Amino acid sequence: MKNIAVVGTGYVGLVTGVCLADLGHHVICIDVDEEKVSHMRKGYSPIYEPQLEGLMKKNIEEGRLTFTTNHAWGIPNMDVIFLAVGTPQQQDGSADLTYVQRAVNDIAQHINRDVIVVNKSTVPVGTNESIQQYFNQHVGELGRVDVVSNPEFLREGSAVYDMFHGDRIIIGAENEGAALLVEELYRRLKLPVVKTDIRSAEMIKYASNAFLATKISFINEISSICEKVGANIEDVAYGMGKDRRIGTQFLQAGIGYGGSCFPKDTNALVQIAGNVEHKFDLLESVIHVNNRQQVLLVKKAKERFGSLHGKRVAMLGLAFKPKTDDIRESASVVVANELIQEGAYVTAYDPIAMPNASKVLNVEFANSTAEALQDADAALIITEWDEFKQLPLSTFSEQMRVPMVFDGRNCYTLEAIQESYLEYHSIGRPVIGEVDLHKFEYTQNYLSEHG
Ligand SMILES: NC(=O)C1=CN([C@@H]2O[C@H](COP(=O)(O)OP(=O)(O)OC[C@H]3O[C@@H](n4cnc5c(N)ncnc54)[C@H](O)[C@@H]3O)[C@@H](O)[C@H]2O)C=CC1
Ligand SMILES: O=C(O)[C@H]1O[C@H](OP(=O)(O)OP(=O)(O)OC[C@H]2O[C@@H](n3ccc(=O)[nH]c3=O)[C@H](O)[C@@H]2O)[C@H](O)[C@@H](O)[C@@H]1O
Repeated sequence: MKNIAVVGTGYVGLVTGVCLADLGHHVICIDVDEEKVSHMRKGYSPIYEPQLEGLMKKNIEEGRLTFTTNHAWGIPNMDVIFLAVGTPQQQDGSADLTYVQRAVNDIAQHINRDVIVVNKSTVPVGTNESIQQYFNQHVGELGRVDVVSNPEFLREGSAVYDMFHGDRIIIGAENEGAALLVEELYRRLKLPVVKTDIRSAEMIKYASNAFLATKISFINEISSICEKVGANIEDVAYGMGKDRRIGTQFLQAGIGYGGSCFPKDTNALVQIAGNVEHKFDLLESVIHVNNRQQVLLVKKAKERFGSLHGKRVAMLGLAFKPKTDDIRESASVVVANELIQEGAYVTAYDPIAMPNASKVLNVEFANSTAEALQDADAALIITEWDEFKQLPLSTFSEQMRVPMVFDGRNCYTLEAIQESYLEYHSIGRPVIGEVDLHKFEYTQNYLSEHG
């Protein structure tokens, strides 16, 4: 069993640290955020992630997992140091390596023996070689550092499951001994290991995310055509996915991909390609299609009502996908801002993402789905939470002024909708149950004139 430090305790760092501790290693998680660290020391997870807190508490109690803000305490005498800091997007789309550079500098200052530095952050091709050079120049006689690229493929919302049941572990290394040692760390997971050179490992990460994003934009394009030719995207995706060469996953048409990774990593790969004078036309289109898809519901609502000025709109779901409170690059942010610009009054509800959303969205927040729907002229479904999928459809017709639903996640079967009193617009499927808007306008005018 090894002594391991994890530098950067966000999604990836925390889940990696907890997983490695659970595999029996001794893990010190280091983060510069003092509040976060004091929270984690008590066994509380700073992120909403199924199973994570239980595993954290267990490994803290069993003495294999500790947290610190102090690199000088956490780095010396380690066998392996994992690097898992953020690589956000810069204005021009490229990856911002500021956090990586700072963390590498922090690590270099405290190394006192031979050590393997394993980078889990998603970084442009060539970055890990630069990190290796930095260590070679700055660590000196105190120890030899071998940098290994070990990109991460976990998904938010199922991060713990993915860590233990991933499809593969990618290990990119120049030094075969270092690659073997990293493989050994994960041995008890019994997952397939792909060993390669550092540059290929870095590229595998970007190419994987870009390919998944491409699948999503592709199916979203097909869904738009389905709407026009009268086909049903659910059946089309199912039929396509049955071909094992295509596969069923990531063919869920919807409001576009969001989150902290697909948007930034697709943009970064366009930049990486551009830097070697390759114009990545396909990926640029994927990004363009996704931007268009994120505003599709607002466009449909606007077309249906003529104008959204003064309309009360309920937004159901703010997280970029269910089972997370993360709203980074979520379609909800784009949708809310578009609605406000159109002059609509927006009330939003999300089972867990409202605290994060309230920091960036200037909308009203409701305490429940029913409260958000009250007297609404339209409901826009942004995230496919089970809570919305299991909602009796009568809730919409009972609470809303106009029972008009624009579902960006195809939460309901058309059969169920046919039995309801809703006008229902979804993605890549026919519109069901058109209501007479004049009737509702008349009632509203009558009520406002007669109290
Ligand atoms: N979020 C995800 O689901 C996945 C993220 N990735 C990649 O992993 C990397 C990390 O992503 P997240 O975990 O989402 O990042 P994050 O932004 O949630 O967390 C990064 C953490 O690093 C800490 N930090 C920054 N500089 C530090 C330093 N010098 N020393 C110690 N701590 C420091 C920050 O305080 C923060 O807590 C990124 O490159 C991302 O693209 C890869 C796969 C999945
Ligand atoms: O590099 C990363 O950070 C991670 O990015 C994604 O994980 P994540 O962003 O957590 O979530 P996904 O489940 O991939 O969903 C991303 C977005 O695509 C959307 N999506 C996904 C699948 C689908 O069929 N349709 C669709 O619209 C989701 O709603 C969500 O907005 C990848 O799936 C992970 O393998 C990767 O490690």
